Amino acid sequence: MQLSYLSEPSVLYNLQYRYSQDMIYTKAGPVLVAVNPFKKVALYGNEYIKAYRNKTMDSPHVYAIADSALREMKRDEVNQSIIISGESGAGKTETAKIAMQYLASLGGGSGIEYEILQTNPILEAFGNAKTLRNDNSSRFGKLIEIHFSTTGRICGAMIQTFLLEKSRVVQCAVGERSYHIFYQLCAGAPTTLREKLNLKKVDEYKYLKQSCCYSIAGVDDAEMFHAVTEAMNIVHISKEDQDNVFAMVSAVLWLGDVSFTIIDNENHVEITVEEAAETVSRLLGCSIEDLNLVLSKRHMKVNNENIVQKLTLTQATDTRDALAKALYASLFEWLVEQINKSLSVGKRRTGRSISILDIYGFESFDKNSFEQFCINYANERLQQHFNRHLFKLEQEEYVEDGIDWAKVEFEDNQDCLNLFEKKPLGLLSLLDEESTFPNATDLTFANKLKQHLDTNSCFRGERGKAFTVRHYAGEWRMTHRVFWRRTEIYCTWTQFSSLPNANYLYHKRLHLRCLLNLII
Ligand SMILES: Nc1ncnc2c1ncn2[C@@H]1O[C@H](COP(=O)(O)OP(=O)(O)OP(=O)(O)O)[C@@H](O)[C@H]1O
Repeated sequence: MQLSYLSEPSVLYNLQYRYSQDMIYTKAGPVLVAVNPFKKVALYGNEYIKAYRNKTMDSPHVYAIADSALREMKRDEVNQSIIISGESGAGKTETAKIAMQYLASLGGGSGIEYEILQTNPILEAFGNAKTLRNDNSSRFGKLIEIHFSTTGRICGAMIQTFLLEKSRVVQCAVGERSYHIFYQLCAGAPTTLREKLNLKKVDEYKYLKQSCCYSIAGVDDAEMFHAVTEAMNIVHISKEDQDNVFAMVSAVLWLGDVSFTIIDNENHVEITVEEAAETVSRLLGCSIEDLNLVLSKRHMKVNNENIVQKLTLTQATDTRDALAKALYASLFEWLVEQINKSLSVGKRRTGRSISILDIYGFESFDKNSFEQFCINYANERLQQHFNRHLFKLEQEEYVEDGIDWAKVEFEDNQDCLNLFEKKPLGLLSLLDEESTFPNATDLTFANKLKQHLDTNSCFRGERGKAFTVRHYAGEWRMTHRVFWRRTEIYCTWTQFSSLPNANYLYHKRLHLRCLLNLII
C-alpha cells in the first residue's frame, strides 16, 4: 500500500496502525522505519529468511534491506552500507543483529559467520550497560564491515568502535549500572579466579555502589559470564589473555576504592596503603611506590627540565578516575583488536563488503558534557550525509538528466557543521587551542566561545560555563565538562607508562577522527 498524500499526521497514523498489527517495519523511500515492538514478534527465523531470499515475501523488513545490499554488492560490484540510527532504546543494536543474521545465513558456510555473530556477547558485556531507558544499552558506536569472497561467501569481518562512554566506569546515575562485565565477573567467576583477583561482592565497590542498582530483571549475570568466556574462546582469545582481561576489570573496580591521605597543610596527598592500593598494584604489575607516584604527583617537562608537582586531594582523585577510565577504554580497544585479528586471519579478501553502522542518535541529558558534544556532532554529520544522498545528489542528477521534477525542500545543516569544523574559529579548533593553556577551565573555554561565536546563528552563549548548540534536530545546552581535557591533562599516558600492564593494553586511537573520516 502506498500513501497517496504525504503529511506528518498521515505518516504517524500509518506507523501507529501498522505497529498495532505487529507490522513494525515501514518503507519510506530507501529508508526503513522500524518501530520497536518491545515483545517477541513472529517476523524472524529461517522461514522468513528463506521467503525473503526467494522473493516470496516483499513487505518492508530488515531482511529485505540486507538482501538488496547483498544483491547490489554482487551485481554492481560496489560496497554497501546500512546505517542504523535512532534514539536510545529504539532498537538499533537488535536491528543490526537481525541484518547480520540474514547476511550470515545467505553468505555463510565457512564457519566464520558464527564467529562474527559471537562477537556480540563480548562487545555487549564490555560496551553495554543498563540505563534508565534500556536494560542493554550500547554505550559505544559500532561499524562492522563484513567481507565477501568472489563467490559471495562471507570470508571475514572487521569491527570499528567509536566513542565508548568512559565516564560510566567511574560515575553513573542512580538506577543505572556500569558495564555488564563488572557484575558478570563478580557473579560468575570460578573460585580460583575469584581468589586470584580478590573479587568482592558488587555492592562493596565504590564505583558500583553509587547507583544503587546491581541486577537486571530476568538476567542472570553468572550465566552471562559463562556465555562471554565461551564467546572469547570462539574468537580465539587465549585463556592467559582472558585472565589478564579479568585482572584489568578487577583492577578498575579496585581503583575506585583507592583512597588518599593528606600529608601537608596544602592538601597534598599520598595514596593510603591498604587492601585497595595493594590489590591494584598487584593486578597492574607495579609496586605501590609506582602507583603512588602516578596518582599523587604530576610530571611535567618545562624547558627540558623534569618537574614533579604534588597533587591535591581533588586532583589525585581525578587522576585515579582518569586512570580507571583510560584502563577500561584501552581494554575495550584491545579486545576489539583481538576480535579483528581472529576475524581476518588467513581469510582472502576480494575487496567487497557490506558495512553496518550502529550508532547512537542525538543525546540530551540534564547535564550534557563532552560525550554528548561529540555524539551530537557525529549525528549532525550523518544527517548531512543523508541529505546529500537523498536530496542534494539526487536532485543534481535530475537537473543533469533534464528530468521534470518538483524540487523537494530540505533543511541544509551546513551552518551547524561549520560551527563545529571551521578553522580557526570553530568549536573544535577553539577547544584544541584552549587545551594548550595550562590554566584553562570550562569557564575560560565558554568565554572564548562567546567572544568568537556569539554572532553565529547555531550558537548561543549562556551564563557561566554553559552554551547552547542549535542542531537540526533541536537545541542542546552544554553545561558540564565539555572542556574534558582538563583532567586528561593530568593523566597523559606518559604518566602511566611505569605501570607495565596498563602499558601493555594501551593503543592510542582517535575515535572521533576515525568516525568522521568514514562519514565524510
Ligand atoms: N525487533 C525487535 N523485536 C523484539 N524486541 C526488540 C526489537 N528491537 C528491539 N527490541 C527490544 O528493545 C530493547 C532495546 O533495543 P536495542 O538495545 O537494540 O536499542 P538501541 O537503539 O540499540 O539502544 P541504545 O542506543 O541504548 O543501545 C531490546 O533489548 C529488545 O528488548
